[in-house]
Amino acid sequence: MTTTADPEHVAALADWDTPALSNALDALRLRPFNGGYTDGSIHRVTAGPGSVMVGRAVTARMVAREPDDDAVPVSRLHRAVSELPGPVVVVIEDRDRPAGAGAFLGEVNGSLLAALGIQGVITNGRVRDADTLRDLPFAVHAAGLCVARSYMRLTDVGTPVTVAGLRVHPGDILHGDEHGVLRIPEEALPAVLAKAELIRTDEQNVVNWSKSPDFSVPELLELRRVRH
Ligand SMILES: O=C([O-])CC(=O)C(=O)O
Ligand SMILES: [Mg+2]
Repeated sequence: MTTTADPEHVAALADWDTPALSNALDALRLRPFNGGYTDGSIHRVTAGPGSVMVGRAVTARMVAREPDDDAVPVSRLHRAVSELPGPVVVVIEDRDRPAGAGAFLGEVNGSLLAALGIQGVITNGRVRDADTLRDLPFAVHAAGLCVARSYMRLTDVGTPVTVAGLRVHPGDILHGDEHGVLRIPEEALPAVLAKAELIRTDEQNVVNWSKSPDFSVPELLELRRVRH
């Protein structure tokens, strides 16, 4: 697990939304434009206390659809969370196809993870006990809600996982908001913060011009490409 980024730079990501940071990563050419973020198959179910979630990934995999004796104790997840310094986002890959037969996250597991101080849970599976989750102090991104626990158990903790098209390794920096979840490559910090600032200035110049008396259609049509 590489964790070279300065914790203050990681914390500063919370000042930005995911589209701004995605634009900044594109501008830095640190990843392909079409990867490194969750696809539309999951959404933010509860926001937690802030509008933005930032933390390093603790990963686990689960199944629920059929019974088997492949469970690992949930204490392994709790240990991994408690051993990672700084804010943590728990990422749970539901390996069932289709996923979502049973929930890992509900009132009980959520309360225990809240006690460990996590910032969020991301899963391609489903969650339950919605009323309680809304009151917990972390964000939840999931495919939606479900009724049952089914045969739910964790099968691995600490492996690379894929959730909603996003590949996540333990320790990866994750940033999420109402748009989805974005992985911030370690080497993007602190440059991504400065780049986001520059892009915001450029974008605001265009937006302000569009609303100003200086705006003109001929000038707009002259622009070969709106830079943003
Ligand atoms: O039964 C489970 O493990 C999931 C759940 O509803 C809870 O954590 O409360
Ligand atoms: Mg429950």
